[in-house]
Amino acid sequence: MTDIRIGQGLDVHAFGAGDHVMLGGVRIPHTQGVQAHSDGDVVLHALCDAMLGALALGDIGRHFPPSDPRWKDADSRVFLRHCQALLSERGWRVGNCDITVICEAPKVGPHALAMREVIAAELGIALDAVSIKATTSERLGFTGRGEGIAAQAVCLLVRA
Ligand SMILES: Nc1ccn([C@@H]2O[C@H](COP(=O)(O)O)[C@@H](O)[C@H]2O)c(=O)n1
Ligand SMILES: C[C@@]1(CO)OP(=O)(O)OP(=O)(O)OC[C@H]1O
Repeated sequence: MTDIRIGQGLDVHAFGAGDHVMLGGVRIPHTQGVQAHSDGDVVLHALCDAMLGALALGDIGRHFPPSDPRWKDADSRVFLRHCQALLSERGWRVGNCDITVICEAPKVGPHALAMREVIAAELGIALDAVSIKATTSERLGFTGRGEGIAAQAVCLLVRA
């Protein structure tokens, strides 16, 4: 029996009107918001896709169609809880995850611990099993021009 699985996820949202962004379940004040059907939390969306991908369960849009009004302005922790339940039902849990946020602003570093705490609590895993990192793209590309924000996630699943 396979004892580990790996998954990766990527999410992007354009900036739009607003005064904050949600990242890792944490509200971060910013000069803009993001354009999204849900709360547009790229960290949690990328993590959900990594968890789903590890078990070949499709992607977040398959489980939560953007056409479904139930997910309008939804708290993305709902999506994470659903993915966690799918893993758990199948006898898996997240061993660790590593997430990188890509944007020029806002600064993620000051909020990284709070984000790790939210994710660790939601997944029922240790704080040191959740990594949040950030980088600019050195003013290159859509993130560099401040047009949007992206996140990449990798997770390892282990038997529960
Ligand atoms: N949105 C961001 C981007 C970066 N950081 C932190 O700054 C460091 C330097 O970023 P570079 O892109 O210039 O390498 C990076 O390692 C992060 O610690 C951040 O907090 N938020
Ligand atoms: C999260 C969902 C929910 O309807 O919509 P968005 O908030 O727009 O986010 P996206 O990353 O495009 O993922 C698709 C959808 O599952």
